[in-house]
Amino acid sequence: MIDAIDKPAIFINPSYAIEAVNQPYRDTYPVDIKLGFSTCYQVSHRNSKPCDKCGEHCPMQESKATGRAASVVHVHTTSEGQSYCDILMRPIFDGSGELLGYLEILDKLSFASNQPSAGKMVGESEVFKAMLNKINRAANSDISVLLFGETGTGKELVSQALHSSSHRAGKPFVIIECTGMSDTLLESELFGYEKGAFTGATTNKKGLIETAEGGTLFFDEVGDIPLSTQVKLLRLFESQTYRPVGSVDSKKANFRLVCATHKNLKHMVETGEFRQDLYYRIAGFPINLPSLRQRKSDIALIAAHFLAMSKEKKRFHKNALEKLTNYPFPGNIRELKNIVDQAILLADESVIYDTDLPELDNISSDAINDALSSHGNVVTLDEMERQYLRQVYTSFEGDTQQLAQALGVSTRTLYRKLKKAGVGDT
Ligand SMILES: Nc1ncnc2c1ncn2[C@@H]1O[C@H](COP(=O)(O)OP(=O)(O)OP(=O)(O)O)[C@@H](O)[C@H]1O
Repeated sequence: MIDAIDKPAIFINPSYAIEAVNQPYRDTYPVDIKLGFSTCYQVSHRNSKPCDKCGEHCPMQESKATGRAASVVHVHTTSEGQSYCDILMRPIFDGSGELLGYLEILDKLSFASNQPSAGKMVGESEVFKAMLNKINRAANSDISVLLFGETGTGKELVSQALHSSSHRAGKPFVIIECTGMSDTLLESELFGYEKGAFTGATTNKKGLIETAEGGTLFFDEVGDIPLSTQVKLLRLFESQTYRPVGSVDSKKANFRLVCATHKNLKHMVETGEFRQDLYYRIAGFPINLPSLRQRKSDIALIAAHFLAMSKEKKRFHKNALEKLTNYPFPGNIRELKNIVDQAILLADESVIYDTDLPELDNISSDAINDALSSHGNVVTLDEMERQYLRQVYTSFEGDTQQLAQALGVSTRTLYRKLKKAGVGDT
């Protein structure tokens, strides 16, 4: 039966010994597997002890305790080197309810790595691994996914991972940047138009929906879509049909929907800025992307990743990594990349010291300087307050009592302001 599974799979007894194995599993690990003797942890981890005895979570132990299936993301030593694997462990019982053993099925997560790797999502923290598990689950289905997280947390990278590990991988991946999209632009870009539909429509033009046929449509910054446009999108997502501008015939759409936002969409639903029906349509499977503050233990690894991707062969001194780890990174991974790129240029030697890092504390001045330097581009006070609150909320790590004290307002006033600005969990 195990040969009928096309992913790497084994059947293990409650003492971890492998009793059955399929060919994809044998191909994944360059180890001679002796049935009844070799254990899962020897083969996948090259360990002499089970994972739970080596500080890792063991899905078999969890399954044993709950009597139900369990899944976890581990790093395995495969024939292609270290690789993230999503493990599904399922207890198998005989007809009388006696436990026979466990079926273990693996998904190799080739879009992620625990080492510097070009084009991959890098990380090793527990929150990162939990996110990988969610991405893998969503990738295996056609459910609409909503990625939410602060700016620069990797939403676009995750959307690509969802596409490349789905059954639609061979088809197009099309990005729609929603910021600044007007009603008419959206219609013609998305739905396409027929010759003569409006002045300037001299030929038929294919829309992005048709371009994405069979693949994935990624709506970036979906929270920026105006209300008037939201109803048109709802119609498209509900019926999977649309009409090119100027055409009388409907066309059938075939795409997987992935949306991303850095805004608090639930809060926008409450304030009437985002349609509730559209929210539930796009948020079939929400995935939260943790900020760098929530995965501080990944900062050194990701910094090393960006260093490795540069041509310069430099390395960070401990004091530079310490400084980076203590910085709140309002711009998250994108900001870390900028800082590493600057530090490479600023460092005179092959070692990058804390003094080689660009100014890190001055995080609120950029927006103010932008506003002051250009009369034509003055930022509203509400917007400035929103940006400022976001930054100080970050640097106070969400401690609202201390923040209220520092700002000279009551905690109630602070909560009201945070809620209005859509900052934090308020
Ligand atoms: N886990 C990761 N490992 C390595 N690089 C990453 C990781 N996540 C994101 N990046 C890099 O960080 C940068 C920002 O990522 P991305 O554009 O996907 O973020 P985003 O959340 O879509 O940003 P925004 O909200 O501003 O659109 C990119 O250069 C991306 O390659």
